[in-house]
Amino acid sequence: MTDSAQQQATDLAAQIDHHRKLYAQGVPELVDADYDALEERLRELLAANPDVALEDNPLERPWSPELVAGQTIRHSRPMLSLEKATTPEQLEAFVARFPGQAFRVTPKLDGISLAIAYRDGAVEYVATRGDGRDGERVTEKAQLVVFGLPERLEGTSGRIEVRGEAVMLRSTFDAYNDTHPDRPLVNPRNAAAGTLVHKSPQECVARGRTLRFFAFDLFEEDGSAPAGAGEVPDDPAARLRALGFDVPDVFPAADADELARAIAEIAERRSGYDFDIDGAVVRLASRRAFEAAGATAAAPRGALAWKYPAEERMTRLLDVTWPVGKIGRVVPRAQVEPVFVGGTTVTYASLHNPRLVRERDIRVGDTVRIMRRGDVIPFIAGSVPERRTGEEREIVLPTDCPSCGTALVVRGTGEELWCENLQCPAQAVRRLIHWSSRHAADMEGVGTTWIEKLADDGVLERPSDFYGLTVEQLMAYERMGETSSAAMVASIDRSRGLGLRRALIGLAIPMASEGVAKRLCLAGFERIEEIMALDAEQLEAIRDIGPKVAASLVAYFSRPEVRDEIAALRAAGVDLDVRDEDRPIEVADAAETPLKGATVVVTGAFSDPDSGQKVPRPAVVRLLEQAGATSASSVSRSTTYLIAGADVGASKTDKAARLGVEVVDQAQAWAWLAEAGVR
Ligand SMILES: NC(=O)c1ccc[n+]([C@@H]2O[C@H](COP(=O)([O-])OP(=O)(O)OC[C@H]3O[C@@H](n4cnc5c(N)ncnc54)[C@H](O)[C@@H]3O)[C@@H](O)[C@H]2O)c1
Ligand SMILES: [Zn+2]
Repeated sequence: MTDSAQQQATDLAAQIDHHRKLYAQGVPELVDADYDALEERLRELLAANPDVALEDNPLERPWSPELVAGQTIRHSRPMLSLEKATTPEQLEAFVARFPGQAFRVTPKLDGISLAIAYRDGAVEYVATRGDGRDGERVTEKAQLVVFGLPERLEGTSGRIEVRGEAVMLRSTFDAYNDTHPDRPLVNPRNAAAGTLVHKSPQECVARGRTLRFFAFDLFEEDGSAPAGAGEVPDDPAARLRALGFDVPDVFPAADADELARAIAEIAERRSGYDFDIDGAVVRLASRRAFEAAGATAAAPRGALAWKYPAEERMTRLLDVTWPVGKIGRVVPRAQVEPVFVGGTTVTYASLHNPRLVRERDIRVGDTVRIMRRGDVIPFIAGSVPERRTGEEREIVLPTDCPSCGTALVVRGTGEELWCENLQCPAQAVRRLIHWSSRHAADMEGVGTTWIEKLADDGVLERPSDFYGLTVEQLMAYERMGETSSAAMVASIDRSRGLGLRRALIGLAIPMASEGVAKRLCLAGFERIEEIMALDAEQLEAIRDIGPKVAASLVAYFSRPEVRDEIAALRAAGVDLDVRDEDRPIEVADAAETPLKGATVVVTGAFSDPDSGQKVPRPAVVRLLEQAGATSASSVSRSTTYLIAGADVGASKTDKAARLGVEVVDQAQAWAWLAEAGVR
């Protein structure tokens, strides 16, 4: 035994206890990933040095993730931690312990663990996990601030205990921070813990600081199970749902392969959930097997928490630059010490807007919390002022555009900085690239580097310039042969037919999204000139166009250089008139079919039943809408049909089946469309 290994283990144990205490008090100094690394180091050290002994090993004793201040409740059975796994080997070792057993996998919600006990249908108590043996009784508080706790379990008798997690939804968290910029919540998990110990639950509710409960387990005792149901079902999800609880996704997995797939599926869904998850919980599917596996002092043996890459890490803010966006917004961009977060190494992150920089008091040199969720651009969520050395510098906002030198204008709730010079070089190139992009003119053969080069040479200044490019002109460039020049010109030529909706998108009008372009077309306007002639009041009369968007459209179209450009596009033969597929839909003419009044979700690949030609999904959606259906983007309880084309993943149809949504294949859908008379 080396002294240093013993010493290291003792030190690590002390650090773990220290950070557990801070975490329970709601003032963690580490992000979870860094804390987990401490536990992992201790675990490895002990494994590598069997002769090192800790009198009191924190990894082997239950602990309390939150403060217990009030009256306590002895849990009917312990509420424990979970063993963690981050490598495939650890997962395999777990599976190997249970040969022939099936598993089930659920997202691991990052909130506060709660036990709700009911007797004869009425709430007996709500308790936190506490140290696992005794939790704090928080019944009245929880009933106020936690939504999704049924007050009664109708038609039940005896004792029923439900276990689950109270989380702060991301949408709640974002809305709260938007309205309380002076004292933002650090992250949803911290906010959930803080809400449950807040001195005034009434004040929490009044301020929109509320939680949501998701149930993942239940125990029914004293003959409370429904008559004839026999023992408690292995998968409690259906029973919990029937009792009125929200339940997270559950994936059955018969073997190691299916387990890996379920874990990957949850990872895929992670950024789409309205709650934070930090892993997937794998447990034995059979309750009897789970009970038989027993537990250590700290965790059950029949379950495992697979940890996903952390979405939140700490790093250092090295510098802030102010690039100019395509529509002239000058945004703060953070350069940080490279850090592995959300599955990739991040060196640049968004700082959102000047107001957040000011309110969160973020400085260059600060230790900052960086977040990256799914494919969303990583952003700086806040700084850790406690770690300042005094060397930090304030972030200075630019007063002039870094590209063209024009004085910047402050606009909007984020106190955003805008360069309003449409000839601004930085914007011009981005505008040209945007005009050529898939959602706008869709000039497939024209690459970004060529646009930059041509803009650099002054050949391209505004979108209408594309249409004057000739093969000879392009061939004059090095590495540009006749074939590629001709292909480029042909692609530009084809893009002339883009039509009103895509043109509106291509112009990158401030505050006017793709949705605005669609709505203007649906409002019945035929030509871009008709839209240019509208005043703010007329624009606001259009469905879903608000005063800000209206004002921005009017300001944009009143600029002489914009009016010139529209005229130039017209002169170049570019189609700025509405296309058929963007016109308002005449539903009234459709014949009666099951599609009329239905809410549909369209998924998979479609092909025309007569010609066999591929039909793009938006075209299918449009036909369905013409037949009187409303389309939605994801399956929910309010969906009537999931219209499934070819190659539809099981996850989609499984979800539909779970929610009781009818799955309709494309043959049926085409038949209904024919019946409706829309094709
Ligand atoms: N930042 C810090 O300094 C710091 C310090 C200590 C602990 N922590 C964090 O606290 C967390 C809690 O640690 P722990 O080991 O006690 O708990 P754990 O991570 O092992 O999780 C156990 C909990 O998972 C919950 N859970 C969520 N979804 C579930 C599901 N679908 N099925 C079953 N259970 C589910 C349960 O409520 C249970 O209480 C860890 O993520 C750790 O990183 C952070
Ligand atoms: Zn500029």
